Amino acid sequence: MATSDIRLRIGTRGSPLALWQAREVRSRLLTANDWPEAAVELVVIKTTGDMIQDRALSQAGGKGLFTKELDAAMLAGDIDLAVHSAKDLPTFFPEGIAIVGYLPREDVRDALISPRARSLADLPQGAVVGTASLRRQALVKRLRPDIRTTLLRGNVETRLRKANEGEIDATLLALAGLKRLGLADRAAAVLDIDDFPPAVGQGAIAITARPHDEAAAAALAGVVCAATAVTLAAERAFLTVLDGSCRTPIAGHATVADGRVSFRGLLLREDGSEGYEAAREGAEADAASLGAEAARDILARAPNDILAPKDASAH
Ligand SMILES: NCc1[nH]cc(CCC(=O)O)c1CC(=O)O
Repeated sequence: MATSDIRLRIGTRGSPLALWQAREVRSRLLTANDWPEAAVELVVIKTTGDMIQDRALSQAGGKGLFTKELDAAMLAGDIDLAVHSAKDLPTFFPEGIAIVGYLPREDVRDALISPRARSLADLPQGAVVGTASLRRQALVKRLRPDIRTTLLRGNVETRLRKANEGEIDATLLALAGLKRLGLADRAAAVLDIDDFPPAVGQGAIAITARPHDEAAAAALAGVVCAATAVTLAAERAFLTVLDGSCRTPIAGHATVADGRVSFRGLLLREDGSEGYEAAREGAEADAASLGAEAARDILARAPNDILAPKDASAH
């Protein structure tokens, strides 16, 4: 088909999970608009976050490590949409780029991956859990102060492999990513949301576009999920108000039912020794203010050095 038949170009990272997500958006766009295969094209773009493998991204400095290059391609007009894990998105975007919607959310819970334990409680005394997530590190230590954590990076497949090679006793991964990759059977256990609340945005796929791109908005009308947008409005407002450094463990989760939104957020110390929690419930239309209020409630109680750890390198 001639290139003039392409109606939308979707930018994506090249990891298997990112590609799955972008293909999912593409396939839903084709179905919703009754378009032929050639109408939507994927454009794979390498991001800074994909190239840093030797340290935690929280130490690599700067936000938007997974989005900067996709944003640049969009501003240059090389792509019309970009597909992201909502969890990896920064709180603010550059002028000219906006989140225009989300796919219906997948399971938000974390999964335990371990060749030798059926639950966190089951891990041997002093076990080593590999993770690159400060939230997972703090939550694990809150439940099991004897456990040691070590940095584990790489894409989902790499982390599964390392967990099963026995270098570490366990790791934690989002069940959503495992399900999308057809690997949900690798979960030794699915962790309870009350003990182990998810990251803001976990399980949600976000679509960004140029905010005034009418063609993109019209094409997405039959694809995006309003309920997911409500939950993300609460969760992202919570994160924005807390304005933690990227070295602050934060969990936040909203649900909607019958026009009401319930939100619960948690700020932790890195070693899990302290946690500050707030919950709010209200009308869907107030989702963002509920999340923001929960954050202000926590800020009023939490010591300052939790949000700006003393040992955090400046960036
Ligand atoms: N930071 C990497 C990342 N970003 C989104 C997911 C999983 C999929 C999702 O939450 O939608 C993952 C992997 C993981 O945390 O296990």
